[in-house]
Amino acid sequence: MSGSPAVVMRLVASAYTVAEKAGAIVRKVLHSGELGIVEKTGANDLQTLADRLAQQSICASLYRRFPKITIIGEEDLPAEEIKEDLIENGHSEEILQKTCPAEYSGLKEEELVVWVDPLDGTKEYTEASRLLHHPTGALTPHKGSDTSQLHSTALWLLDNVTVLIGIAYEGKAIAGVINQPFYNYQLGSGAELGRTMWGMPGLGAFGFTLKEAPGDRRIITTTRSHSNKVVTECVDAMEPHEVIKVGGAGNKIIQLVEGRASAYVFASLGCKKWDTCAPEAILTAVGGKLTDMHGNAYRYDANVKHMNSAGVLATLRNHEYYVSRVPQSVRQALKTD
Ligand SMILES: Nc1ncnc2c1ncn2[C@@H]1O[C@H](COP(=O)(O)O)[C@@H](OP(=O)(O)O)[C@H]1O
Ligand SMILES: [Mg+2]
Ligand SMILES: [Mg+2]
Ligand SMILES: [Mg+2]
Repeated sequence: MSGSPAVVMRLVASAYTVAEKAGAIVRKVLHSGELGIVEKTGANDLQTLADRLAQQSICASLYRRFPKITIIGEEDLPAEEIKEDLIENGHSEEILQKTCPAEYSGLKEEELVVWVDPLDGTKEYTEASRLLHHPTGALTPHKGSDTSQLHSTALWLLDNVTVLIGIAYEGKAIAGVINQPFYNYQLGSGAELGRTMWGMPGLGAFGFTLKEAPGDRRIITTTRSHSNKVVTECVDAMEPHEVIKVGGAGNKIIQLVEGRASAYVFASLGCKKWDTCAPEAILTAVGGKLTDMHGNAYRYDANVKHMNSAGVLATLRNHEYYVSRVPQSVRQALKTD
């Protein structure tokens, strides 16, 4: 490679390190026990101090380096001076060494739209915190006790949490970074937590080992905390061998690319563009697909509606099969934009 790296590669390289910093913020707020929970549209739509600080950190850090990009974040926050210790100036040298796919090498800052979900799986994050900071002391469990069970549940819930930074060009998700702040929780208290995955269609996906779910089983992953009758009906219509209910859109895509699930099925509105942009880029980079329940692609232009009104259907393989199983009643309830 000659000359300076492509703008989009520099942006992905920065987003990688910025997502790591956001992941560290998410861990720190959890340990403080002071979550500062705010209800947005209702009890299942929450915002915590971690969502706020992580978004401020991501947006301010990226804007400082790339002043002309458009960033759209999940949280509505007042414009205010960001504390310097929230700024991340680093980048991943490894990403800068990669060759940018030719079609993206000439993209300009002002053509890029960045979709930020500072904390995906907020519901699970708050539930985990409640368990960990429970008066019976689940933070310091004794083996075999009830608190040990609470502790395990809390850690499992935390594994649902991710930080999502997606990059779009001409309405398409062209790069994505996912940080999973509590990854490796199974290794115990001394372990270093967290990992970062990233991907770009045309270049590949990194930070995890791609695995396909068993071809002879339909394992469906769906929402844990935002279900309703239509969501359940649609999952049942897939005739699943197994259903895995977990939190977070990012986490459900991780289930797909690591071979634990064959399809992510969410026949409801609720997910937004910041939930799907980064996951879609990584999934597409390994040959998968993310669409609405009709099999139509979502667009990520700066001016699109934030809500993914026609649901989310994502697979690594056999997308058409799952589209074909969506019941007529669901198709009617969820219209493509
Ligand atoms: N009915 C709803 N209301 C608000 N947010 C919803 C929702 N259904 C899904 N979402 C959002 O979509 C993401 C994935 O949902 P789920 O975990 O239920 O699969 C979560 O993102 P956040 O945690 O970033 O808000 C969640 O809040
Ligand atoms: Mg939210
Ligand atoms: Mg989200
Ligand atoms: Mg969020």
